[in-house]
Amino acid sequence: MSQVMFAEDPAVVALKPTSATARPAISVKQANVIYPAADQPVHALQDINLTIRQGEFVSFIGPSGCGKTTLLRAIADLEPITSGEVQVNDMTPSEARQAGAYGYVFQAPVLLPWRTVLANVKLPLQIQGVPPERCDEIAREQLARVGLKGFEKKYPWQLSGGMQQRVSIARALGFEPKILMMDEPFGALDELTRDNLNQQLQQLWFNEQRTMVFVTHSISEAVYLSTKIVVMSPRPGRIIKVIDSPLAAQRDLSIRNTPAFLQLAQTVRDALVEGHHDH
Ligand SMILES: Nc1ncnc2c1ncn2[C@@H]1O[C@H](COP(=O)(O)OP(=O)(O)OP(=O)(O)O)[C@@H](O)[C@H]1O
Repeated sequence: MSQVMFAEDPAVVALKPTSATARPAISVKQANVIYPAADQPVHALQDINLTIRQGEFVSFIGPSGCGKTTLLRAIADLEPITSGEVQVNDMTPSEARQAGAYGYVFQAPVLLPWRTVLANVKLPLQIQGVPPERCDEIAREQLARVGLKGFEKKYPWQLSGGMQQRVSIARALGFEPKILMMDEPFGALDELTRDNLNQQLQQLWFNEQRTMVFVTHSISEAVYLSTKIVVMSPRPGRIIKVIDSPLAAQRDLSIRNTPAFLQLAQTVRDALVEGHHDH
């Protein structure tokens, strides 16, 4: 684990002291995932050891096919691990899922086109048997939280891609999950929309300090959002480096022009290159 220090840079302010000492939310020990296949099994994850503390914003970054989604899915009980151990709030992933620990945002918004925005956000609450009036109230609150007040009666296809992804974030937040898992949620969006959503997500995290686990291909996005960056190697996915960010917890997009940001981005880039060479 490495910590990059940038003395006398205004972008660098100590993170809240809780972040280094908080309880582990997620602990992965010696985890392997091997997908069975007719010809040759695919070794997707190899000997993954990782601790994510409560309130951290952690990004997984690595080349395509290195197992980022597999690791996210293994933590969220969407993929069984072949060996090793995953614990979430001292529970198995399955117990944690049943306890409503996770919200999950997929690469594509996966909204039902025949349901309004409000009805889409309400759906998982309805499935869980939350009383109708409460479903309505929660869904409206969550839409307001992602800046979509006034769009409740629209249908997904009447919204832009960025707005649809905000709806899926609102839906994931409905149960107030302790951990928000996001699999490259902004990958398909244009750069300015992505910037805008990154800024909103950063504010959401700063205001609530919820544990976030985020998958991305973008160095800039990872550095802007994260308190911890996990750099992965090409397949079989291993962790090359875990980098604790020295950047201030509250960030504006302008931080991307600071020496501290650029230096951290370079550290991530170097680790990615190292992962390729090791291969
Ligand atoms: N269900 C599956 N069966 C067999 N192989 C799979 C399965 N799911 C993923 N894989 C393989 O496991 C490896 C890791 O996939 P994964 O989707 O986790 O990578 P990733 O880093 O998220 O990729 P990307 O950045 O392209 O989304 C890839 O080689 C992929 O082809």
